[in-house]
Parts: sequence; structure tokens; C-alpha cells
Amino acid sequence: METNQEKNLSSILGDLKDATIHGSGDVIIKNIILDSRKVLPGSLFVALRGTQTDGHQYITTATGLGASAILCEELPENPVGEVTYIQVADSAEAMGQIAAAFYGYPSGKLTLVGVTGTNGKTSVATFLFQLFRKLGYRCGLLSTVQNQIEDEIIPSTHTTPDSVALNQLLSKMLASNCSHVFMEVSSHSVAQHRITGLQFAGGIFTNITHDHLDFHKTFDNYIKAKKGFFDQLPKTAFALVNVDDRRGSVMVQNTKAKIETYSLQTLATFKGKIISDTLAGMHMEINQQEVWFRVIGRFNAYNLLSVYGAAVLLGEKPAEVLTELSNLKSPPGRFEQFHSKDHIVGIVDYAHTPDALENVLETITHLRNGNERVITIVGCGGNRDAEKRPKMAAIACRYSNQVILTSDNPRFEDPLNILEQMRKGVPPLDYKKTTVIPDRREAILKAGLEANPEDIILIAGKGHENYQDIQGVKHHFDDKEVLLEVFEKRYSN
Ligand SMILES: CC(=O)N[C@H]1[C@@H](OP(=O)(O)OP(=O)(O)OC[C@H]2O[C@@H](n3ccc(=O)[nH]c3=O)[C@H](O)[C@@H]2O)O[C@H](CO)[C@@H](O)[C@@H]1O[C@H](C)C(=O)N[C@@H](C)C(=O)N[C@H](CCC(=O)O)C(=O)O
Ligand SMILES: Nc1ncnc2c1ncn2[C@@H]1O[C@H](COP(=O)(O)OP(=O)(O)OP(=O)(O)O)[C@@H](O)[C@H]1O
Ligand SMILES: N[C@H](CCC[C@H](N)C(=O)O)C(=O)O
Ligand SMILES: [Mg+2]
Repeated sequence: METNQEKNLSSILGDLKDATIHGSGDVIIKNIILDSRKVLPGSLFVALRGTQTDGHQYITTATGLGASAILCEELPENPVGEVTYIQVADSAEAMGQIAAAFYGYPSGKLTLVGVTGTNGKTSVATFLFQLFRKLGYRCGLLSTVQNQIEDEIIPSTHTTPDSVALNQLLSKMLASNCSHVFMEVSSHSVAQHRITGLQFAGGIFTNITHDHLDFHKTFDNYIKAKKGFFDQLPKTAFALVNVDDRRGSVMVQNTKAKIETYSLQTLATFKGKIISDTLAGMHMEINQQEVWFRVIGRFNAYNLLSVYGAAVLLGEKPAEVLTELSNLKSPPGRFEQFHSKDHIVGIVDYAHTPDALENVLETITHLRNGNERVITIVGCGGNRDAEKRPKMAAIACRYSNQVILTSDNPRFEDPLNILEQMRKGVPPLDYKKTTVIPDRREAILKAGLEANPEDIILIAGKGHENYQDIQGVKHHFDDKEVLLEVFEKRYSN
């Protein structure tokens, strides 16, 4: 007999086109597993071709551990008699369809909105989650910072989980009576079919700039990956795009969804204008209605505008939406401000791309009103796009009086090597104001101790992260903690 956790294999294969089934469809599947080391008796093991290795190499291990079925692109040389092999053209794509069926298609029973773009996904998804809770709905969130079911926090490992984890989380949200779920859709997740089989009520495009070329290789591929999300939206969904980004129209070129737009510069369904922007708050006009926000910065004007648009497209009343939006706070590590007793402003921000860093520094530049200095501390992650390293250093120099280049998450790279690549972006005229301090803690302490009252210290790149990933080991590290520690130190000395 089937239980909640179990399904008959043939009952979850219905959405697969062109699959060849070798063996019986009448097999009980207890779970879907993509790592052979986690296979249990009754598992359906999915052989995925990865970036490091090929899951097909582990099919024999999986059957040895009791897998009752294997989803694969190529059959093993010696198939096991009692195991069912489902042969498909693309295992990752098929896995998305099977995972949705295994968990009872939870996305179709929820109002699911996805957010894609280089920057702003976490901010927009989190604002939507906060807003809809305030509007009285039970909600779920899938984000880089954390996954959340109402108040329950479930740590996240990826911006967008794999299709099995994703459908499992969605079914948990449904079981908790959530009606709305807001999720980030990373370009990796589209390319790797993590979102295949999901039924979206809407999709939002924030922007696209330089990132992840380590994975996508060319900017064109990166654009195609993001566009893939809009290509697969159904005609019942909305596709809400930022038309101030020149790739906005490309994103929705082939979508079946209803296209809606937002802009700060041109005519759009949702048109916004910034009236003033200070450290205390932002005053905007949205579709002729004036509104004050606690959240600040031009990039957040875009984020709030898209959130407003999505809420209205989901049927919420504009006036109620604006009232609730005006009280929202930024998610952790997104332009998060701290003030020392002698009025130094510390800003912890997750800007880890050239565009994000430039936006944040432009915002800081606009907020300056006197002789305060801007001190920027920034690093770049290891085993990630190396092209952004010199660019980010150059941007930091352009907008700051003092720059400290430091380590982010070196991962498996030599931090000094990363810093050397960043240093190449420092214009010779800016050598004098630039220091390289590989130890991130030391870098923050130095800035915090040397700053003068009213100075602004930007600590960019790690935002909410509470670890530093060095050689595969995550050591506790929190920019906020070190900043607050040094603010205290100024008084104890
Ligand atoms: C580059 C990338 O996306 N990698 C993801 C990918 O891993 P991979 O392709 O390297 O896998 P692999 O190690 O080659 O293994 C291939 C297959 O063999 C299996 N295997 C492997 C060994 C074994 O003994 N047995 C076995 O079955 C693996 O489970 C896997 O299914 O598939 C794994 C399983 O789903 C993911 O955990 C992994 O994410 C890694 C950890 C990662 O860091 N991903 C980042 C780049 C990422 O996805 N980032 C985006 C957001 C970025 C952003 O927008 O800023 C995200 O959505 O989080
Ligand atoms: N709409 C935006 N446009 C440009 N930059 C933004 C925007 N929103 C936020 N940022 C900047 O980008 C940083 C990351 O923001 P956020 O975490 O919302 O993006 P993300 O797309 O979720 O990033 P990730 O790809 O790591 O998941 C912020 O800390 C801020 O510096
Ligand atoms: N989602 C992004 C986060 C980068 C954050 C930055 N701190 C880094 O480690 O490079 C990535 O995985 O590329
Ligand atoms: Mg994110």
C-alpha cells in the first residue's frame, strides 16, 4: 500500500515524454535521491551529469544499496534484474517532472511567484513574503538567506534548491496551510532544471549584469538561462519586467505569460519616481500615489516597485499594499546600517557583483552631505567568476576615500591570488588610498578604529553570511559582529 511518503513508480512517470522504461512500473518508490551515498532501500536514484563528476558512475553503488529504480540517460553495462531503469534524454529535466509528481504537484495548489535577475532576488522575494504575511496570508519563502514557513526557519544551502528539495519544501508549506510562496530563481536553477515541473503564478525580472560567467561561460548563455524561466511560465501567469534594464524585453520575448512592466524612467504598468532619498528613509511616487519607505537606495526603489506591482497583479488593493510596504525593513545584510556612539555609519551589504557594488556606492554617494569619508572594505569569492575581481576593486576606488581589499570566501583558491587579481583593477592614482589586508577581521578592525565621526564604512560582499568558507571548512565569521565589536572598542580604549 502507498503511504504519504511512498508512490507507485508508474504513478509518477506520467509527465515524462519519450522515456523508455526497462523493467516493471509497479514498484514502490520511497524517496528520490541524487547522491548515491544517501540511497536507501526503495529509493529512486537519479544519475545526473555534474560539473565535477557523472552520477552515472554511481548507478551500481545505488543498486547495491537497494535502489528500486534508476533514472538515467544511459543504461549501465550490467543492469540488475529486479531494478527498473527509466531512460530519458535529460535526467535533470525528468527529475523535475518526477519530483513534482512524487510530492503531489504542490506548486499548482499554491500561489507561487519566482524572482530572477542578477541582483535583488533575495530583497524582492523577502519583501513579498513580509508584505503578504502583513496582508494576512500564510506564506513560505525560498531564499539565499533562509527558507521560511511562516515563523519556522529552515536553513538554505542554495539560492534555489534542487527540484526534489524544492518540491518537498513546497509540499511542507502546503501542509502548513500556506497560500503564497515567494522564491528566488537563480540562473543555475534554470540551467539545471531545478524549477522544471513547477507551476508559477508569476515571474519577476529585476536586472541582468555581469556574474556567474564561470558557470555559464558567456553573457549570452547567462541571459538565455534567465530567459528560460519566462519561456516556461504558463499563460495564466504574469511576467513582470524591469524595462529600465535593456535586457528586460528580451526576457519576455517568447513567454506565454501576461507581460507587465515597471520603471523609474519610462512609461510602464507600474511607474515610480524617487522624490527624496536619505539615511532616514525614501520618499517616492508610485502610480501617482506618494509613499514613504524605511528602506532606502535607488536599487531598492526598483525592488519596492516590483513588489508593489506583483502584489497588485495578484489582486491586492493598491492602497493597502503601499501602507504595508512603507513599514518593511531590508532583509539581513542588505544595506544594513549600524551607528557607533560617535556617529560613524557602518553599512553591511551583500554586494558581490560589480553592478551591486556600484549601486550601493552610488546610493552612499547620494546620501553624503558633508566632509565625511567613505571607507570601503571588499573582497571577492574564490571558485567563482574571476572577471569581476578587478572590476569590483576599480568601482570601490572610484567611489571611496579609502579602500581595503580583503578576503571574502576564498573556498579552494589562494586568497592572496584573488587579492592580486583584484589589485590589478586599482588605477595607479588610487594606489595610495588602497590597502590589502587579507584577514577580513583585521580589515574591519582597522577601518573601525581609524574612522572619524560621521565617516561611512561599507563592508561589502558577505551580507548575512555568518561564515567564511576556507578550503571547504566554514569558519564562523560575521561582518556585523566584528563591526559592532570595533564600535565598542572605540570606547573601551
Ligand atoms: C555548480 C553547481 O551548481 N553545482 C551543483 C551541482 O553539483 P555538481 O554539478 O558539481 O555535482 P557533481 O559533484 O559533479 O556530481 C554530479 C552528480 O553525482 C552525484 N554523486 C557524486 C558523488 C558520489 O559519490 N555519488 C553521487 O551520486 C552528485 O550528487 C550529483 O548529483 O549539483 C549539486 C546537487 O544539486 C549542487 O549541490 C551543486 O551546487 C554547488 C554546491 C554550488 O555551489 N552551487 C552554486 C554555484 C549555485 O547553485 N548557486 C546558485 C545561486 C547563485 C546566485 O544566483 O548568486 C544557487 O541557486 O544557489
Ligand atoms: N534591484 C537591485 N539592483 C541592483 N543591485 C541591487 C538590487 N537589489 C539589491 N542590490 C544589491 O545587491 C546585493 C544583493 O541583493 P540581493 O541579495 O537581494 O540579490 P540576489 O539577487 O538575491 O543575490 P544572489 O544572487 O546572491 O542570491 C544587495 O546587498 C545590494 O547591494
Ligand atoms: N550566490 C552567490 C553568493 C556569493 C557571495 C560571496 N560572498 C561569495 O562567496 O562569492 C554565489 O554563490 O556565487
Ligand atoms: Mg539571493
